[in-house]
Amino acid sequence: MSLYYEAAAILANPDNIGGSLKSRIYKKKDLKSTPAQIFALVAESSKWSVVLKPVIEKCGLLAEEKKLTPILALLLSHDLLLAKNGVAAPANHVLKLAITRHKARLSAEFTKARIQHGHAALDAFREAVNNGELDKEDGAVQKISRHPRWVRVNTIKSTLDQQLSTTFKGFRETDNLKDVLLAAKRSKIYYKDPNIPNLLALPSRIDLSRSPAYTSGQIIFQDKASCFPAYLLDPVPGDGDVIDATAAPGNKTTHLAAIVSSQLRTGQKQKVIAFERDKGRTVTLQKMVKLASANSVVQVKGSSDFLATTPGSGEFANVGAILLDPSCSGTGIVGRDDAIKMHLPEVQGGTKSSQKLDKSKKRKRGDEAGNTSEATATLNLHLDDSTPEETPIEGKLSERLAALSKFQLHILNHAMRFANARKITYSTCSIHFEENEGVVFQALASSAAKQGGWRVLAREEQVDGLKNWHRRGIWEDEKVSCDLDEGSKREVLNACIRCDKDTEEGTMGFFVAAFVRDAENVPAQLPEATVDDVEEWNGFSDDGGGEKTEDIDGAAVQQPEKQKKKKRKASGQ
Ligand SMILES: C[S@@+](CC[C@H](N)C(=O)[O-])C[C@H]1O[C@@H](n2cnc3c(N)ncnc32)[C@H](O)[C@@H]1O
Repeated sequence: MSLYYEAAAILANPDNIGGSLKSRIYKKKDLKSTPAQIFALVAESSKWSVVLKPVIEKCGLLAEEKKLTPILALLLSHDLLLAKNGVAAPANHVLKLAITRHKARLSAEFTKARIQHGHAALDAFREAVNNGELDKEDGAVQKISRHPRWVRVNTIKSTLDQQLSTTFKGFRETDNLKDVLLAAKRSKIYYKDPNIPNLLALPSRIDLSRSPAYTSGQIIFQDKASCFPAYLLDPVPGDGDVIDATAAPGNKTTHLAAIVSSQLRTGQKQKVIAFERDKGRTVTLQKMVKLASANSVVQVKGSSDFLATTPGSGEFANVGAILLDPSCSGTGIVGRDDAIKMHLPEVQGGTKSSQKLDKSKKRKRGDEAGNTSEATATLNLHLDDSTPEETPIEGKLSERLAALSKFQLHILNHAMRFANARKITYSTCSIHFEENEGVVFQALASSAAKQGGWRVLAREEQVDGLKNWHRRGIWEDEKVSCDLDEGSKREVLNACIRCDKDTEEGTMGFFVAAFVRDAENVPAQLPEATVDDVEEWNGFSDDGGGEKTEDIDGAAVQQPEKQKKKKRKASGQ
């Protein structure tokens, strides 16, 4: 099969295989062309499709060449008009013959299009297309993007200045995030985040996934909000070791590692112990730690349940700080704005590009893709996969929230029992009070917090970048009981940090709060898990609650509550 047939078959996706374009290409066995070749052809043709679609339609290519489907016509026209080496097929190949027959008309229409777009030379036209400037003209569909591409410079491997003078050389700095949100989606502009050090915002569709900085782990794609927990935890060498209790895919682990590494002096030792219960996600975590060159600081405890640890054990005697970012409803997660559109040509005055694609060798026109929008004849292509920080959990919302918040409180209480811990951050990518402030208030009222001397880290005590962040906790009546007076309640809410999705701040929906205890409040003896605390959480049940137990809390879920209580007593938790 030629490059073009292979690329067209992947795009048509007749078997409706999920995942990004890249993963579909790289997972496909028995390809004759290299995945890189196919990916480049599709990505480039998509970028140009806004220009090529009308060019192809004006030439009547599809009406005359029955062998060409809209996708084939687009891919071939792209290579004929724009690829350095032209169409990659032998001179007598049926596809090459079909497209070269129309070379003169296609070239003439293409030149007209270039001039209409106001470019005297092909290089300038190329630059405009690469910057996504034509998408903006395309029916004025360009809305303000709400989600920039957030890029954290991994300071273990690079510095912000190094990145600005290499990866982002030629990019223009703006001091207004709005300029990035309004910019053409691939234009070269960046904004240095004022809250989180070493964080940049770029236009949402900037393609950095093949840049050396990304592939070598010098930069990491991480939403701004997701950078809050490690920064708020603010681990310093005097804190001792840091636990990341629920770590995969490892964005916050590698961020913690970067902060820890930046402060360590020769001879000092401080490690980040990263727990991840899920086997598959452990592999991702290990890869991410390795790519970020964080191995010397991070110890991965893969396929390990944080809840199964014994907080008083000698192994954790040096743990002074814990980052807890447990499973949640994922309701703050936002879809990325980085899908690229492939505009497909239509047969002029004839069939729409929505007939069936014949799976046999004889190609008919067609519904070349399950994800073709008929009205606009476009394919939406998500170029890249990245492992999501959270897998949204399905089921009835109120039941999910009840089960999740019990689990979250339980795991937070567990963290509070670590003998020498002095700082904890608790975060979720949920927008719901129940999983956020609700858990914080219940945790403060728990015996683990009371006996352990835990309190919230007040806003004035927070690191500068977050002290200045204006979105704070919210209160929802009748969701949890609170015996605090109004002033104390306000203080707790003011200590809670929120990010809202779909705002001009460009973040996902997120929540984080920090708990601290002062040295004099650390009890000499470990507080035991009391019946009250244990009864807060009964595990997730398969019956009726609708929770997918394996998604949330694996093995512990199936234990009868009595058994669990006994087990915890025995392990001193
Ligand atoms: C929200 S994700 C963490 C995202 C991660 N902090 C990041 O920023 O890349 C929660 C993770 O916790 C894991 N997890 C849930 N319960 C756990 C437990 N009891 N012990 C260890 N890991 C757990 C889940 O498998 C999931 O990978």
